Amino acid sequence: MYNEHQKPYHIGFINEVGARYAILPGDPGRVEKIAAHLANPRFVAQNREYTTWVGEIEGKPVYVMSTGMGGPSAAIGIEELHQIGVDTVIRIGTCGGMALPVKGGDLVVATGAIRMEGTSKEYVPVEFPAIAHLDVTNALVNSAKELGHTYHAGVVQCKDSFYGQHSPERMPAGYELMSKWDAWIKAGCLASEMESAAVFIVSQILGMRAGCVLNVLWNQERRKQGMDDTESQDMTAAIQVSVEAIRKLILADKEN
Ligand SMILES: O=P(O)(O)O[C@H]1O[C@H](CO)[C@@H](O)[C@H]1O
Ligand SMILES: O=c1cc[nH]c(=O)[nH]1
Repeated sequence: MYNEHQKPYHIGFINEVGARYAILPGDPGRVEKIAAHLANPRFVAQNREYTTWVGEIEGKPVYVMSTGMGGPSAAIGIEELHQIGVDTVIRIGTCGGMALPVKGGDLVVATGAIRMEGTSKEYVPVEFPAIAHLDVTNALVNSAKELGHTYHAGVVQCKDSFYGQHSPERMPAGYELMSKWDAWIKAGCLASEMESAAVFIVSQILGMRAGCVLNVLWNQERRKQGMDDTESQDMTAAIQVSVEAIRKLILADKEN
């Protein structure tokens, strides 16, 4: 779908620079800050929750575009990036720790996502797993290691209700939210957020490569158990890892 200027209806820009790569924060307020880590950063477009800047890594254009909160707007963003020729994306966001070793200020590289949200189910039945692309995941993990950041790689939980995660006892459906939450923890789920399942599934179906790195804000399970809980809203480590991962992918793509 296109707007009256023949640009993708929601993201509102065409790929004048021919970029293949995009870094995708949820929050529009983080876009310019991330773009500042690229060479020659410049504003591209702003429409609804989609704020876009572009810059260069290793001389190749890379978009930084916000996707808003939740699967629906993330899926639309991925679809329209695909329409304009982007084929590799990294979601960079925040999450709440679930596994006890996952502390505020650590990074989580999501290798897969529990599809407890609605958007991805409108693409493919829930038995199909939401998995990050291996090359992107390897680039993220290697970048986190090289940069010396504490990281955990594994499965995250994706849901539609932030307050269903934090106040499930308040919800008439809380009995189901709480028993599933316990199951995810027993199965080793690392953290909870809201977009990676849609990002992975839509990318998979469109033949794109997607990965995800998250800054852990806090861990409600540590609090429940009376353990200390460090809180951190500092995105610097996640930004560095996402930029370095794109650099590695660009260099590997040049070779192939
Ligand atoms: O920091 P972002 O990328 O928005 O990610 C997380 O934060 C929001 C909730 O506060 C949800 O979008 C969740 O996925
Ligand atoms: O606890 C959290 C933190 C960030 N995002 C979420 O969805 N949950």
